[in-house]
Amino acid sequence: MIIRKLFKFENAHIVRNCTSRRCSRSIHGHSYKVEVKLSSNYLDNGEMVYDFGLMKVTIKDLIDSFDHAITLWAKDDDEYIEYAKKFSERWIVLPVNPSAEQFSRVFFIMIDRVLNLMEFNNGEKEVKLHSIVVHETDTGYAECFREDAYNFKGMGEIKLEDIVFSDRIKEEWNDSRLWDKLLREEKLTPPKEI
Ligand SMILES: Nc1nc2c(c(=O)[nH]1)N=C([C@H](O)[C@H](O)COP(=O)(O)OP(=O)(O)OP(=O)(O)O)CN2
Repeated sequence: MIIRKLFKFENAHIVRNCTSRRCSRSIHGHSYKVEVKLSSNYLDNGEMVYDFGLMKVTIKDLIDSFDHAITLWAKDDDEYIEYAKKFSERWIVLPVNPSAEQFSRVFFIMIDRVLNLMEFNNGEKEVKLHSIVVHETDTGYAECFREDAYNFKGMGEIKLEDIVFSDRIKEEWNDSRLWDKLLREEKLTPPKEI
């Protein structure tokens, strides 16, 4: 069975080297919608694949990092990156161009790590990340499956170590050590009740 939870965020970016001129040469924003789809053949003590409420803790914090923020590509012009960081306290640097496709891969890799480290304390079993859908506009989306997320040869490698969040973003997380924990692969403990 697949369950799906929808998250939303507002974000600014430029996607370099694409054919659409407005997209590649002007800073612009989107009201993104992100669908996180989880799968399992089992149900927990509440007869759910995974409580939607639990998805509103760590997974939500990570996606919400991108809200009212600017997303920068590490290979963009240094001057542009420095100015964006100077004038926006909420910024993220990615090792890949911030297209809908790469956003969906970035979210897949981050949320996959969260699920791999999360303790399941309410009888959840074999909860897996099925796919991530990133709607950039009302009319266009990208959907990332496991084979896309880890398709380093065809689509570029995304290492969590190469994703950088500004201090202000990290300060707003429920757990300010969240990123360290993901990088060091420390166990994550869910709240007993939400
Ligand atoms: N495959 C992709 N194509 C485009 C992406 C992308 O991430 N993946 N991104 C863009 C731009 O960011 C652009 O802002 C969105 O383009 P578009 O869908 O053309 O946006 P519109 O709102 O103008 O769409 P309408 O359907 O005409 O309203 C470009 N391409």
